[in-house]
Amino acid sequence: MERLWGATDLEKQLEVLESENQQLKQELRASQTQTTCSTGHCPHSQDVEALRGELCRKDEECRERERRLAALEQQVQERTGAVVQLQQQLEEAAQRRQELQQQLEEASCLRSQSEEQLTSRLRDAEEALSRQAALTPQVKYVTKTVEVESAQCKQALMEAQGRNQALQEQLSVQRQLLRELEQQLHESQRSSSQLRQQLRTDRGRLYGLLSKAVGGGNTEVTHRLSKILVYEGEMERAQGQLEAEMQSLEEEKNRVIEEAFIRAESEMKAVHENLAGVRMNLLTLQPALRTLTCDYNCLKRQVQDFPYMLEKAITEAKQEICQVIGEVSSANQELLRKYKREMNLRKKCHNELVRLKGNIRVLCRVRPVCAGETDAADAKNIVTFDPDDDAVLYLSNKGKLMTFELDKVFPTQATQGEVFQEVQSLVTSCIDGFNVCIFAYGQTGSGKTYTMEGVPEDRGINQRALRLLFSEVLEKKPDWDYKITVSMVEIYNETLRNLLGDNPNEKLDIKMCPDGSGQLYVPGLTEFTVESVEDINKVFDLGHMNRATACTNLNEHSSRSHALLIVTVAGFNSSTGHRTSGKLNLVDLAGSERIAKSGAEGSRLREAQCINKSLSALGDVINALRSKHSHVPFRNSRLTYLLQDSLSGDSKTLMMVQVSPLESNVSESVCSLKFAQRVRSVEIGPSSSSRRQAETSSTSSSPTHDSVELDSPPVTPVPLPISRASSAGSTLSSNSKTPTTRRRSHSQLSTGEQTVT
Ligand SMILES: Nc1ncnc2c1ncn2[C@@H]1O[C@H](COP(=O)(O)OP(=O)(O)OP(=O)(O)O)[C@@H](O)[C@H]1O
Repeated sequence: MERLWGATDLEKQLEVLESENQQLKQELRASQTQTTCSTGHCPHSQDVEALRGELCRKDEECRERERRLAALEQQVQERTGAVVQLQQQLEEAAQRRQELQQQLEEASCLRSQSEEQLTSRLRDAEEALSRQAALTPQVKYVTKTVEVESAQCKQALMEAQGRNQALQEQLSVQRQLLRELEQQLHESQRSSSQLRQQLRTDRGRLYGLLSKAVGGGNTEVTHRLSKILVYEGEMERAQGQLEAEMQSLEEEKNRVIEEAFIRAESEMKAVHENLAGVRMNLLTLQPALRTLTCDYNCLKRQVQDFPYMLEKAITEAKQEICQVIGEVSSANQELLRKYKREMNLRKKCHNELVRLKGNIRVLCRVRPVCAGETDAADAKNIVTFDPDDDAVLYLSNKGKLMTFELDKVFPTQATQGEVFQEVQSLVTSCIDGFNVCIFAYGQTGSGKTYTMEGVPEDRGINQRALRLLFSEVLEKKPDWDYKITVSMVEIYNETLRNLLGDNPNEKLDIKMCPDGSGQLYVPGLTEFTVESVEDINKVFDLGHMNRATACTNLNEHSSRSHALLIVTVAGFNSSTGHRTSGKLNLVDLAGSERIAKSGAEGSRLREAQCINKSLSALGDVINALRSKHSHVPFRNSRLTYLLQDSLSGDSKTLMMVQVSPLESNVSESVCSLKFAQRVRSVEIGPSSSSRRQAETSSTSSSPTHDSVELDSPPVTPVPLPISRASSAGSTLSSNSKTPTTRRRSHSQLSTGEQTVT
């Protein structure tokens, strides 16, 4: 701008000079006119005329030069404008360069970003691909992503190349423009130097003229010419300054252009390097991309083939499974058939075993002499055993030795376990769906409760039977599902009481099932499902507690009542669909002593009558069953009525006859044993055992039996409860108090904590 202002000052000076020149010319014309008028007859008029002519020419030349100068000025102005334009273009070029630089930076930034993205995507894609090798369902998605991303990368590269191309084109246009400007500048410089040359020549001529004028003595002209020379000198100086300015501008321009060119070149170089880097990256990426594409195609093929292969594999697997299922199912059917056959066989065998042992089995257990009894006068032991035959018992009665043959005789030292061993086959029958009755029969204090319930430290049949049921049920568990329920009932004075109910005083009744099945049931009878020994103990505790709350003296009361533990075992075989239902009746009968001996009166007499009635009814029922009477008098007592379905049909019965070894109890022992022998000869059910019948007939002719007949006590003609019933009130042992006392002590032991309540 300073240079521009400088140019404007020169123009002003030029204008001033021109106006002064114009003034001088007017003054010259005026002086010429004066000279013409005043010097009409001057001797130097010819010289003056010549000078005038010369002056006119000079004026003309001067004007011509002025015109040239004006043209030069015009040219200078034009050049100045061109320089300004050049400067503007330079500025624009610098601006564009900046823009280009920015664009380049952006492009390089974009490139680096895209490179980073590409690298990270490539890494991700590689990881995804490696994962895809294991995870087939995602392969398609990842390969798709890789495809899309590689296309995006390509596109970004293309865009960067396009931008680079455009920048190069712009740069070449700028270069072309610069070349043209340079050319114009050179031309203007050439014309300017020509003009300068011409000016110098003119000046020389002018100096010549001036010296001539000085020589001629024309001071005015000399003065004016010298002025013109001064002006010209000034003009020349101004022009020199202008040229110097232009030169410096030119140099500046060249320098700027050079710098811009160098910068552009270095930037171009950087861009080229970047491009080369990008190309290199692309080149390095291409193999990876090819590998990826190859992997992708491979995976794609695998994925495409996968459904078909899967379907094929599934079909094959299905076929194999169907085949295996078919084989397994046929094998299973075969096994099931065999299993059913084996089960039936086992059941039949077991039943046969039980049947061979006898559907009614009579065992005898002799209790030991208790500690308190050894000192008594009549504490003599009258029972002896056959060491070679465990089915024989000898009883010394008034000097005579009576022999009793039963199914088995347990001596005094027999343990609870040994007793139960003889019983457990019946428990198993119950699981198979048979009804079983186990009775403990005998006079008061003979050990019935001990055998059935036992003592806490040595449990009796009741608890052992339930434990065995649990273990058996557990063994059969995979196929069979069993439900074991228990009820406890007491029959006292022909009244049925629910021992597990909320109200133990409530009397129960026995009724016919309304479904017409002919089955009996006890409405309101409480049943508990038991699954463990703890459950049994809880149920027994509750039963004992309820039994104790209903009476004033539990020991006496329990001696005069029948206690029944009814266990129902219902089974279901899920594989065969079989159902079984068996009932195990564990009965602790009331004392069987004869009323005649006790001499009881009042309520005691009624108790004894009720006991005898029910025991006689039991004898009558067994007798009727043995004799295969069309009518079996089950309804004659609550006991037989309640046990009707467990005594008839294919049921099993076990009578455990308890005997006291004491001499004082000998007559009751004889009665009990005779009753047992009669019961033993009875057969229950349709599948009558020939062996049993044969045994019965052989018993009647056997010497042992003869000995029984021979050794029968003279006082008691028929040892069945029926006969005892008929002779009720005639005899009841006066020493019945002794066993009662013993029973009390045992009950206290057996019931333990329950009796406390
Ligand atoms: N086998 C035995 N071993 C040891 N003690 C026994 C045996 N049998 C019975 N006793 C004992 O004899 C006594 C009387 O037995 P238990 O009370 O069982 O007789 P019971 O026949 O049930 O009498 P009740 O008719 O009065 O109920 C008890 O003290 C009992 O412990």
